[in-house]
Amino acid sequence: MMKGIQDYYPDHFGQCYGCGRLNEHGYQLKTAWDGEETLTRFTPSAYHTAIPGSVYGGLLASLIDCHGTGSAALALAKEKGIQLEGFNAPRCVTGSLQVSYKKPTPIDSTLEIRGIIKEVKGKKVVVEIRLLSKGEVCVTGEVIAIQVPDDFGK
Ligand SMILES: CCCCCCCCCCCC(=O)SCCNC(=O)CCNC(=O)[C@H](O)C(C)(C)COP(=O)(O)OP(=O)(O)OC[C@H]1O[C@@H](n2cnc3c(N)ncnc32)[C@H](O)[C@@H]1OP(=O)(O)O
Repeated sequence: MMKGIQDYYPDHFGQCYGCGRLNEHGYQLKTAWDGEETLTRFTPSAYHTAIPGSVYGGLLASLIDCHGTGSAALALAKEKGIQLEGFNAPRCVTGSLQVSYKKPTPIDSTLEIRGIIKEVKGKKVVVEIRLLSKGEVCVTGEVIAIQVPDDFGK
């Protein structure tokens, strides 16, 4: 599996249901750069169904949520020139999450969640997100992520 920004969060940040590397019941998302965009992949299971053949919208929102905060952390690391090693990643939480469902999301394919960094201003990062299934954009969204201090959540 590819390495993501989440692999550089310390243990107390590793329990997140969406992206915590230490949460055995969670999605364990990995968010990484793919050129100028950020990318996360997720393969839904049959039990993630909403309407037959389509992925449950709440799951899709949470994928956008965690991909957004991961993307924001990557953007802050880049902006500050931080070389990722050990557990030194900047960490962000969700301030706001906006989701727009454009068409039903086919469940029988690996999903791609792609982020574009729209703004970095101090500790605030705005990320525009597209979620694709079978190469088609099914959901779009925007996450405003806010950097938190290293001891946040301890
Ligand atoms: C170990 C832990 C687990 C962490 C788990 C691992 C990480 C993955 C996270 C996964 C995603 C989640 O589910 S996170 C969980 C859901 N989210 C939360 O519980 C967050 C709860 N909210 C908070 O703790 C706080 O409100 C913060 C940290 C978001 C912001 O507080 P703050 O740091 O005092 O922010 P503040 O200085 O006032 O504002 C800085 C800039 O951000 C903007 N801003 C502030 N809040 C918001 C907001 N809600 N929506 C839009 N924008 C906002 C302000 O306008 C300002 O912009 P400007 O004037 O400079 O332009």
